[in-house]
Amino acid sequence: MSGPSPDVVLRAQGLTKRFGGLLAVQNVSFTQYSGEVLAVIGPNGAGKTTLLNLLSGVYRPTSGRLELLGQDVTALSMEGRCHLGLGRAFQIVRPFPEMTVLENVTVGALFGQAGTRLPEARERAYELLERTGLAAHADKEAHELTLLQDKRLEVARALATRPRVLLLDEVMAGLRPAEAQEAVALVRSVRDSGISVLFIEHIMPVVRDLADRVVVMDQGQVLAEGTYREVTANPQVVAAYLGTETELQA
Ligand SMILES: Nc1ncnc2c1ncn2[C@@H]1O[C@H](COP(=O)(O)OP(=O)(O)OP(=O)(O)O)[C@@H](O)[C@H]1O
Repeated sequence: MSGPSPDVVLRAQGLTKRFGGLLAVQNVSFTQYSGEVLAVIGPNGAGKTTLLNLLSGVYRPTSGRLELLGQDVTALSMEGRCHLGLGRAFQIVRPFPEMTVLENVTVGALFGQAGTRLPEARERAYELLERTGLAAHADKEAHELTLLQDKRLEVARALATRPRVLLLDEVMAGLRPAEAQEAVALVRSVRDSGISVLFIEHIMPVVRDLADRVVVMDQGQVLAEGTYREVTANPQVVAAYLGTETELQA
């Protein structure tokens, strides 16, 4: 018997989620290795968000199994997965608008690790604001931030929980190209700090620039997997995107 490889951070085996008669995610298997940036792409309705919800524990799968850092977490709650090292931007959906930026990230630091004291959480939160370029806005209320700053805050809050794997759900959506480049640099710096990143993204240049490997979903299933070049040259992938507004060859 061989044990789980320490280099695997996430292993999905046959994950399936049924909503009534609809198989939103069907028999999805993939492996993410430590330090890897993995993109999940696919046309609208392919099942990407449902998959992310299965990974983070918002949904239990109808069938299948999920391992996080070598442990079977299929039946584990969102909080349990968070404490094991899974972070998700947008997990708390939106920042608390009336709290300051610093307070929002402090909540993340308190939430991520049981027993964290407030001064320690606040110190960690401030470090993360520096790292995400938000230190100058620490005392602003969250609703005063621009969209890009808001995305940075989402990432800072997720990082505050000390994840080893970070899930990002279309964090570039709505950003102007120059802002998206800044967000790409932020994700790279997260990766460089040793955190494995799994992200859903529609903007293909971002996928090309960030992803080590790409999983393509269509109609709930994995259609292809490989490097950006490999999957965008795959005729099945091209066919799945035909008639959609996404420009595949970025
Ligand atoms: N809670 C739900 N109840 C019923 N059906 C759902 C639910 N969530 C998603 N679906 C359906 O499951 C399918 C996959 O949806 P999902 O949102 O996961 O796709 P997606 O790839 O994230 O799409 P998009 O790129 O448009 O966000 C769709 O047909 C959707 O209508």
